[in-house]
Amino acid sequence: MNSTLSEELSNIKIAVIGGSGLYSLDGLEVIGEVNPLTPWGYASDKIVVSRTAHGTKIAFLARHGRGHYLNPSEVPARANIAALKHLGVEVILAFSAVGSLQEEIAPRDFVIPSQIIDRTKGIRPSTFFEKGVVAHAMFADPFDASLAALIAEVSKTACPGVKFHTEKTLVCMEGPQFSTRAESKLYRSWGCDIINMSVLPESKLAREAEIAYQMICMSTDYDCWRVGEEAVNVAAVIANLGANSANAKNLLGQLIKHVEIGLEEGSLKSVVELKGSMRFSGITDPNKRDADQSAKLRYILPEYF
Ligand SMILES: CSC[C@H]1O[C@H](OP(=O)(O)O)[C@H](O)[C@@H]1O
Ligand SMILES: Nc1ncnc2[nH]cnc12
Repeated sequence: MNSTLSEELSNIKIAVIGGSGLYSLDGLEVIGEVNPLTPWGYASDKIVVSRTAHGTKIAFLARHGRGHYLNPSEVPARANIAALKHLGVEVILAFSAVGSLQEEIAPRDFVIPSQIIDRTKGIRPSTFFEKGVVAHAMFADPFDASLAALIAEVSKTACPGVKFHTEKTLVCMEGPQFSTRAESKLYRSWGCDIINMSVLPESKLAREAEIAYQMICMSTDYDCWRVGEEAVNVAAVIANLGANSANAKNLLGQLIKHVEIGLEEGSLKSVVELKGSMRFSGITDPNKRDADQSAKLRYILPEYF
């Protein structure tokens, strides 16, 4: 890699994480690919760095790898978030295929969630802060409100044919098997609106790395709560992935330039407020911090370790 290229491949402020069906971004000038070895291993796949027509640099990462070879429990979320942070990323727009738990959210609708319920099983490493360096990040509002508002606004012109739902609750299950009908009904009784297997620990780790994170959910099915209806299966999901992925690319076509302007102007309030938040979340006495763990943390938060 020559020095010009490595400069090109750093200081990238905006990242897109693609989920099921969204394995690349089209129509952008690809500048290169990076695959850094982080203290938490390698990311799901090489990170593709591109430039939009407006000159904005974008990092793209396929959550399950290009070809979808990682199941949701196997996604190396710490390496993914660490690698993006190391590239300079301040904002992540994360896409996900979700099941709908509510009648009004139809397949191919888009949902901007504001809350999460955790039904993962504790088998996914979910923090950077362990083994001698303890911190407790705030997570009451797991997504970024400024990005959510911007996405809702931009969607009106970027995807006029797509119905967008906002302020919804996303339940994250372990998988990889889909839910039982009893579980699906339970989640509805809890007030959940959509379900996936991917938002955790990705969103928690982004928060710990001080990266503003918003998931954009794309409905593919009604899970299995509807009486007398066939339960969700991969074929039903795949049937809607193509249309959803095309709509996601249309949305990004306009969204990215607005995010860049927001970052430049400092007008994305919650994105600005996130910076510095981990400074006050650490609880371990600096004199008692484990040296090896501190060295790992320097990779993502060099200001504090
Ligand atoms: C292919 S159906 C289940 C699978 O799809 C979603 O993936 P992603 O969130 O990465 O789009 C869901 O979370 C499951 O991993
Ligand atoms: N019904 C469902 N449950 C969990 N994850 C999903 N992703 C897409 N549909 C899903």
